[in-house]
Amino acid sequence: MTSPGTIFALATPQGRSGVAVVRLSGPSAGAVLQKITDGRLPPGRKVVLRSVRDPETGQVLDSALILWFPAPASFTGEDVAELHLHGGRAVIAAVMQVLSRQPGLRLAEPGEFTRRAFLAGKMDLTSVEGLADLIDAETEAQRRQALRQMGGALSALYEGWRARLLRVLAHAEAIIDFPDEDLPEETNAHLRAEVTALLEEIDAHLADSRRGERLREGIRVAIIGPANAGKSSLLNWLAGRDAAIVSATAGTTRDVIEVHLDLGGYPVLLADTAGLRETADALEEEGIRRARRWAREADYRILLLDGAVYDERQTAEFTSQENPSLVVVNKSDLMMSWPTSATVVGEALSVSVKSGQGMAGFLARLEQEVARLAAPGEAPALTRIRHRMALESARESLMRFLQAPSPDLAAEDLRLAVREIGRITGRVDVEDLLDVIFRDFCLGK
Ligand SMILES: Nc1nc2c(ncn2[C@@H]2O[C@H](COP(=O)(O)OP(=O)(O)OP(=O)(O)O)[C@@H](O)[C@H]2O)c(=O)[nH]1
Ligand SMILES: [K+]
Ligand SMILES: [Mg+2]
Repeated sequence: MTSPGTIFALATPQGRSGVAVVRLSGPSAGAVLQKITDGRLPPGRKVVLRSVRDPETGQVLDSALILWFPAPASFTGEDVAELHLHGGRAVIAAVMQVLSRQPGLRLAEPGEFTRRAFLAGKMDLTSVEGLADLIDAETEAQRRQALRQMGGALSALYEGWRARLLRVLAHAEAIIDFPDEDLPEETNAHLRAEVTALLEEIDAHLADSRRGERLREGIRVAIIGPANAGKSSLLNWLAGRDAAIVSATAGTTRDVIEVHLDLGGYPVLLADTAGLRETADALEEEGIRRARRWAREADYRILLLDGAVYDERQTAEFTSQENPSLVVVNKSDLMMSWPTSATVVGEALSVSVKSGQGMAGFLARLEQEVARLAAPGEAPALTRIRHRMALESARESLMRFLQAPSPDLAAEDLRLAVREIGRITGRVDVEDLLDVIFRDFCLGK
């Protein structure tokens, strides 16, 4: 829960910068703005230059650009003021000091401005989540997906489904309320057809192989393979830095080493893992267990084999056990000839991390695969587990509706489905969700 009142926060990062923006929102924003400037309220939505003062001493703290957004046409729907200050630490500190001394004014909690925008009906929950994702976006594809969601693409989809269900519900209730009216039999069939069509759409949306979630969270790519194949060397090459220790000793890597990459605009979480081999060393064994667990949950597995000690039987074993997405044979610089054996999965690539041979082709292939796993389709993608869970539960209610033994129970199942979908956009009681959703927001947003 958040309390009312007027809040303020630094909207730009802490520390030195060219410009720093301090934002105020709430009923006292105008009065405080007047008090710390020259007593006049600036015209709405026009930039003005003013001295910002300490009202107690009259001392000028900075010369700032001021923006005044009278309610309700503001981000939060409340009176909002923005001070664009010079971004020096002392300037920011002095202005924040003065603001914190103003009665009725308090520092905003993380996400509180956006929370107020939501409560004022300026944004629905999926747009709020899109905004959070946009601020967190680190790659092109993430930025595009977030902007689309913030703009209401998901909201429109879910609200559309909810509106259709509400119409079905109204008909279903009419059947209960007027049982003697002899409503045409086709009404019932029509309702069932509409629900069946909706179920198909929901299923298609759910069956997107976690595309949107992957794009938000990063596509998980594991490098697995026998000891000394060059897995750590490959990770370092992709990361462009020495993130993992490389050595000629087999069994060097024990822990899973994760690095974040931007591959062709897509976010990737790449993991280097312990070499898979029989070992008597308990620590190494634990490392191998972790490697297998990480790889099992990964979206994509690169099986890296050692071309210097290439062995058909071992290769066949690895490919059948580790379920690789791509087989790469490393150290082509040491290989007499490219193994033509059928045990190498048809599309295996031959590379040398050391000499660079084949690496450009490998990178292009990896970028292609990552894009295939997360590229947005025509329809807006489901981006959060929260949406998935609500839709799955709505889906169950709709399946029950189709089987319902009485009109009363059928209507109740529809009501449940409407409610679950309403929770995604925040149309119905979501008080319990808000703290979780706004928890990860930055301060000042
Ligand atoms: N000749 C040659 N040597 C390579 C190549 N790639 C890696 N190496 C060498 O192979 C050895 C093992 O490399 P690592 O990257 O540590 O191999 P790893 O698979 O991570 O090894 P573990 O963590 O012990 O399983 C090192 O001496 C590397 O310099 C390559 O393409 N050609
Ligand atoms: K090694
Ligand atoms: Mg290693």
